[in-house]
Amino acid sequence: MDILFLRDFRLETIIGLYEWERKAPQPILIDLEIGLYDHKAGHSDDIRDTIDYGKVAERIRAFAASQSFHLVETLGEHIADIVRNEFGAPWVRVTLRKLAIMRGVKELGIIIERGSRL
Ligand SMILES: Nc1nc2c(c(=O)[nH]1)N=C([C@H](O)[C@@H](O)CO)CN2
Repeated sequence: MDILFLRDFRLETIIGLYEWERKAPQPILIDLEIGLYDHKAGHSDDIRDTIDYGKVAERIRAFAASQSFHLVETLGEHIADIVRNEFGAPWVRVTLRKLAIMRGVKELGIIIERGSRL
């Protein structure tokens, strides 16, 4: 299976359990891996035969800016749903990282994998 990826995709969203976290958006880093059904675009050179990662990034950025969640699990699940349901990916892995939010921890977050690898 071919996999499109975005690394260190930075967005801003309100996320967290605590009052101090919910006052303003905080930066989140996302690594997104998007499985493709086939490799047609590699032969056709046509964007209509694949998933446009620019459109995926735009959609996720807009979604995150318009929502607020308590848990990284919930944001990750929604992102996986968007990639699979709106862009038709058979498989997705979302790695979501909060930065310097806990003393002594550089990054923390979640890795969510949904769907099947072909
Ligand atoms: N499993 C989780 N545990 C925690 C989360 C989370 O999203 N999922 N979030 C927090 C706080 O918001 C944290 O980011 C700040 O200390 C704590 N535990």
